[in-house]
Amino acid sequence: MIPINPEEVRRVACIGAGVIGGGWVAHFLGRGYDVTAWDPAPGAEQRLGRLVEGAWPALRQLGLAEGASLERLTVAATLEEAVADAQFVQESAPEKLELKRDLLAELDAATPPGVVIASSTSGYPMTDMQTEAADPGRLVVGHPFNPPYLIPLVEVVGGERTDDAAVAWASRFYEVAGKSVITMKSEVPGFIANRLQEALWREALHMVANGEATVQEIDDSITEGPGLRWAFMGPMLTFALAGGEGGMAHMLDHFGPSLKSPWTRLEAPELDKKLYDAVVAGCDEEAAGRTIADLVAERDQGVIDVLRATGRLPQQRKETQ
Ligand SMILES: NC(=O)C1=CN([C@@H]2O[C@H](COP(=O)(O)OP(=O)(O)OC[C@H]3O[C@@H](n4cnc5c(N)ncnc54)[C@H](O)[C@@H]3O)[C@@H](O)[C@H]2O)C=CC1
Ligand SMILES: C[N+](C)(C)CC(=O)CC(=O)[O-]
Repeated sequence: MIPINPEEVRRVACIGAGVIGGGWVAHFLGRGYDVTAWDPAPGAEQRLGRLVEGAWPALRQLGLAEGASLERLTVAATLEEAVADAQFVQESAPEKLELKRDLLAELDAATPPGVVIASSTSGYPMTDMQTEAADPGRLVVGHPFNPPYLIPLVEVVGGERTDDAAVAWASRFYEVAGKSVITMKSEVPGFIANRLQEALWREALHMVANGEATVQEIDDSITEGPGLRWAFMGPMLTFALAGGEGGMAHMLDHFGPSLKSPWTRLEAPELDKKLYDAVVAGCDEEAAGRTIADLVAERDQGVIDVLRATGRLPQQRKETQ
């Protein structure tokens, strides 16, 4: 039995406070929640402080919820303390299956009964992660996109032993917390968006490995090309327009046969040292002296501009409802 309605949640625990956990902390603070974070790494509290303060100007532009404040963040000394009063738990620890299994079991043991616990995993099925927990029914995947305080999407899915009620509760909670939710019916490998991104990324790495394109060319090909369309119209509808007045049916009749070759030749590239070094060096070259903090600020402003231009800032959504 889940002890609280999604609309009534005030206190959230974020476990693991790196890139994604810290981003979740910023998001929940911006939406006016009390947040307790825990991360075992030395210096994690200072790093989290820098991340959240860095995100705050972007959150201001999005529009802070009433009462939202950095003061609502508490950093706990232990995992048990972090979740003791939690009404929802978001786990964002490193992507290692054994670690997730043990951590989710620990969280399950320490969190008040029935409270839903979500994992940010970017690919493990919950069925594989919930094996050690005494109450696996409350464990769900809530897969965010970086940074969680700006990119609306969360993919929600349960495992074989997750209660349907927990999946429905988590989906509703994320919506109340300002996210855009896709609730998946089954444990699709890679979820939906990452499966698509992985296909693109696999081809990008092939092209770098084969010397067919530079890192800069790959990025420009998306930001100057299809990426402009994808911010507001997905790959299905944009390709329907490729069929002119005949729409998707004509597109498939026209281009389907010629796509058979690219669809069937794709295999994973070998991520060897040469490719690793080429990708890292290519990113450094493309950054052209901009630090990670510069790039984060540039990305955040870019996402806000796109959300504003497409009428998807929270205050714009309210005005059109
Ligand atoms: N980086 C990304 O773009 C995305 C990552 N994710 C997922 O989010 C999760 C976290 O990834 P990142 O934030 O990128 O990693 P990260 O390495 O930036 O952060 C992980 C944090 O977990 C902490 N940690 C280590 N052991 C822990 C434990 N036993 N319990 C709690 N915390 C522990 C580390 O000290 C670190 O601060 C992963 O499951 C990843 O797949 C999901 C979407 C996007
Ligand atoms: C790189 N990644 C697979 C961890 C990315 C994600 O999971 C989602 C995102 O932010 O693109």
